[in-house]
Order: sequence, then structure tokens, then C-alpha cells
Amino acid sequence: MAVQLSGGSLPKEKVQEGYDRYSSFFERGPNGNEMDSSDKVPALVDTFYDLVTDIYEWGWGQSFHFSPRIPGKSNRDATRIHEEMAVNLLNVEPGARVLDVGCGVGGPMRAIAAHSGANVVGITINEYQVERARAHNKKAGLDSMCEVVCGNFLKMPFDDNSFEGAYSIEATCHAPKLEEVYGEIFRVLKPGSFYVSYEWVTTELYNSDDPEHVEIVRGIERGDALPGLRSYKDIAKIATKVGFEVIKESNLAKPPAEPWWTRLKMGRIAYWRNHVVVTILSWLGIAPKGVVDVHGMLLVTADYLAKGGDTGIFTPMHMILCRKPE
Ligand SMILES: C=C(CC[C@@H](C)[C@H]1CC[C@H]2C3=CC[C@H]4[C@H](C)[C@@H](O)CC[C@]4(C)[C@H]3CC[C@]12C)C(C)C
Ligand SMILES: C[S@@+](CC[C@H](N)C(=O)[O-])C[C@H]1O[C@@H](n2cnc3c(N)ncnc32)[C@H](O)[C@@H]1O
Repeated sequence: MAVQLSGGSLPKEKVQEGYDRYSSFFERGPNGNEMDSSDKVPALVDTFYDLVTDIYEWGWGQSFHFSPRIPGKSNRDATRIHEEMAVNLLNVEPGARVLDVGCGVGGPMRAIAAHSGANVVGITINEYQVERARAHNKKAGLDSMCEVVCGNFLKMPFDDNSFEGAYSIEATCHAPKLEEVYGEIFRVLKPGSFYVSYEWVTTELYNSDDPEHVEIVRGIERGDALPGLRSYKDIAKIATKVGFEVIKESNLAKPPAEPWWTRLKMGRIAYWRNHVVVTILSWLGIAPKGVVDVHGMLLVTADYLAKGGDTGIFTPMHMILCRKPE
């Protein structure tokens, strides 16, 4: 896969420019972060996924999220179990129409359709991911159950009351205002149906007066296209504000769950080897110029994410289960 690394929908010669534009967003504006101007966020997130999608697939697989480590099980199995848990909570029948909010290249969608028998419709803002997800769905023989739509989850191209369930896995953290995406999910769900989300948040251990904590959070935001990490305290409040009834909320990273960040730490040597491979491929003109910078940014963010896990100030799996009242 390394020789096929691309810049997603960006032409090869525009990858460096795309990276420079992305990184300059984090150098301006209040708090040194131009992501504060929320109307620019979806386009920037789109560029981010043009830059990282091939690298993610190469080094992580088709599911772009974390999961607690399960002793004796492979990363692939632990990932699938985390995905299946989401659809189990939705309590949907085979054949139900379920929405995947921010579907990436569709790893979760395929696992969920195969496990539950639901028909899944995924939405992503990134055209290149749509192309990849459709190709993977076809290859897995799941294209009759899995549909992929390119669009903005802040303004979804779906009718009111048209889904029997919805989930989002580590995706709504890209929304500048969580109420906008939650409001849209509420609108498209049928009354009585459930929505589950795995949210990226700071935990009760985060102290905004501690410079080390602030640095870790900034590092995570910068390397993961986040307009600003939310506190775990905000999630249920926002869900309630848009009309949901909150059924359950918990940080799935808490013990007895095993650390989700072990996989990142164990991969360090392989990631540095990847950096050498990317540098050589780019130097030979096989990988686009700019990919080395993108890969370097991911190396740095991997360390910040692991520090977020070690200190316990951050979790990528704050689970919230909500219901749209009858
Ligand atoms: C939910 C989001 C993405 C979460 C993770 C899937 C990704 C976060 C950081 C990514 C990675 C970091 C290091 C890369 C490594 C340097 C490279 O050689 C191979 C790919 C990585 C392991 C890459 C894989 C995906 C992540 C773990 C965010 C964006 C909201
Ligand atoms: C980290 S990926 C997670 C993908 C998928 N849930 C998974 O676990 O594999 C985040 C996803 O959210 C999507 N996304 C972010 N902002 C979006 C927006 N405004 N509208 C639609 N999709 C968006 C990205 O395109 C990407 O597919």
C-alpha cells in the first residue's frame, strides 16, 4: 500500500499545499487556532482526510477509531467487538435503516451490517472516502446492505424521521458545535429510536491550569483536525438540549477496560520505519511531496494521544446512548 499513498482527492502536486494550508490554520486566530471560525471547519476537515486517509488505512486498517485492548484477542477483533457493541445498544431488527454519522471508509459500517443485518447508510464529507468505502463494500459483498453518501453531517441530505437508529464513532468531535450535528441526528431519527455515540472528550482529570494538560490537548487537536476538544460534562447537556432523552453515559476506557492507547505505543517502531519508507518514496517521486510532513504530523499526534491516555485526561470513547422520545 505504501507505493499507492495518495493525497486523496487532491492532485499529487497539491498535497504539500494542502498540508501547509491545514497546518497554518492552527497557527492563527485566538488561542493560536483558526479552527475557531466554525464555518471553515468542514472544508478543513475534508482536506485533512484527503491527506491522511491512505496513511490511516495503511497503518491502522479500515476502521478509523480506537477500542479497548482485549487480552488474547487481535486488534482486528477488539475493533469489531467495539463496533458491534454500538449496534447492540441500538436494539434494531434485521432490515432496519441505520445511519452511520461520519463513516470514514466504512470499517464499522460493514461490521455492523454483517453483525446485525441492518441496512446502513453512511455519510462522510470526504469524496475520496466515499470512493474507498464503496469499493470496500463491494469487495466484501456487502454493497446491497451498505450505502455511502457524500455530505456534511451538519446539514444532512436525509428526510425527517427516516432512520430506525443512528451511531457515530469518533466523528462528531469534528463538529464545531455539537448541537448542530446532534440536532440533525435527532431530526432524521424516527420517534422512539436510539442514537449511540463514542465521543472524544477531556475527562474529570483534565486541569486547564496545568500547562502539560493544555499542551497534550492542543497536540491532539492539531494532529486530528479538531475545532476544540469538549469536556465530558458537555455531551449529555447538549443531547438533552436538542430533545434527546439520555439513557446511559459512560467512559468505556475506564478499568476494567484495558488501555486503548497500548496499540499506539506498541506500534512506535513500525511508525518510525514507515516514516523512513515514506521519505524514500517521496524522494523517489513515487509518493507525493507533502506526504512526509503529513506522516510527521501523525507521528507527533500519536505521542500526544498516548500521553492523553497515560495521564487519563482524555478519552476517545465517552459513550452516550440517547433516545428520541415517542
Ligand atoms: C478519530 C480519529 C482518528 C483516530 C485514529 C484512527 C488515528 C489517530 C492517530 C492516527 C495515527 C497515528 C500515527 C500513524 C503512524 C505514524 C503511521 O505510520 C501509520 C498510521 C498511524 C498509526 C495513524 C493511524 C490512525 C490513527 C491511530 C480523529 C482524527 C478524530
Ligand atoms: C475519525 S473518522 C471516523 C470514521 C468512522 N466512524 C470509523 O470509525 O472508521 C471521522 C469521520 O467523520 C467524518 N466527518 C467529519 N466531519 C464531517 C462533516 N462535517 N460531515 C460529514 N462527515 C464528517 C470524516 O469525513 C470521517 O469520515
